[in-house]
Amino acid sequence: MTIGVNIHKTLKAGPRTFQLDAQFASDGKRVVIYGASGAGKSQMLKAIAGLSRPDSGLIELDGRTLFDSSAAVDVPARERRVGYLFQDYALFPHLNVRQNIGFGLQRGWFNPSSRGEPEAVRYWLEAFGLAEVAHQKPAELSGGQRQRVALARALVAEPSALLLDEPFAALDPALRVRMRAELDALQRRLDIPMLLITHDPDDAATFGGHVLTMSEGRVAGEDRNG
Ligand SMILES: Nc1ncnc2c1ncn2[C@@H]1O[C@H](COP(=O)(O)OP(=O)(O)OP(=O)(O)O)[C@@H](O)[C@H]1O
Repeated sequence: MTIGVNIHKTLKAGPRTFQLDAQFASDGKRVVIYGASGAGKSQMLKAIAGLSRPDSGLIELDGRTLFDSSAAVDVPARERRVGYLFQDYALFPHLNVRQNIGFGLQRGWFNPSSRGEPEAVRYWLEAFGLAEVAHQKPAELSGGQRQRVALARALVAEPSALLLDEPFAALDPALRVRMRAELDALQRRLDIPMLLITHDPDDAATFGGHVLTMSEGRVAGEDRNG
């Protein structure tokens, strides 16, 4: 993955102003953006995904310009071909596992049928060991299963990169260790570039790759460890 980001956005909430001035470039397969809560990591990730619009700047991914304010380019989120794993996984509570994964195919805003399973959905159910719970709803799953469903939903559309917002924050410590290892293995197996944001130094240490440090809306440092 080659990614280049240079974006600016002013966020106002009442008397408070937050200034995002994020600039970095990477050609890593594993990029970790590490920083304290409130540093601006989620805002930057949302801008890359197309879920939030910078005031100005440039975002390039694998030679494609996703956003360029000077040329009025703003590729819609669904055309950016990036998967996004939300901090709380954002699964649909009324849909079962199979339907939640099927939703990632995004063939319009519809309720995926519980019958007639697309091949890609079957593949990810098997790959993540979810076939047995395919009929269960998110509230009836363990934390690790919920995370796997969210990962499957992000991967089913065959994105060219996966963006992960604090993927382990919702897990208890033991499960966190296991799911870190799972994500590590998944990245090696699929060879899909991943950009992960976290405030947990252990995530940065174990997931490795190109680690960028973010502070007060800016990328303040970087380290390559693998
Ligand atoms: N819609 C908004 N309007 C105004 N300010 C906002 C808005 N969303 C976020 N902010 C502010 O922008 C700053 C950066 O928020 P962001 O969610 O990017 O932080 P973060 O580094 O991802 O933190 P965390 O690790 O807690 O998720 C925070 O100070 C936050 O209060």
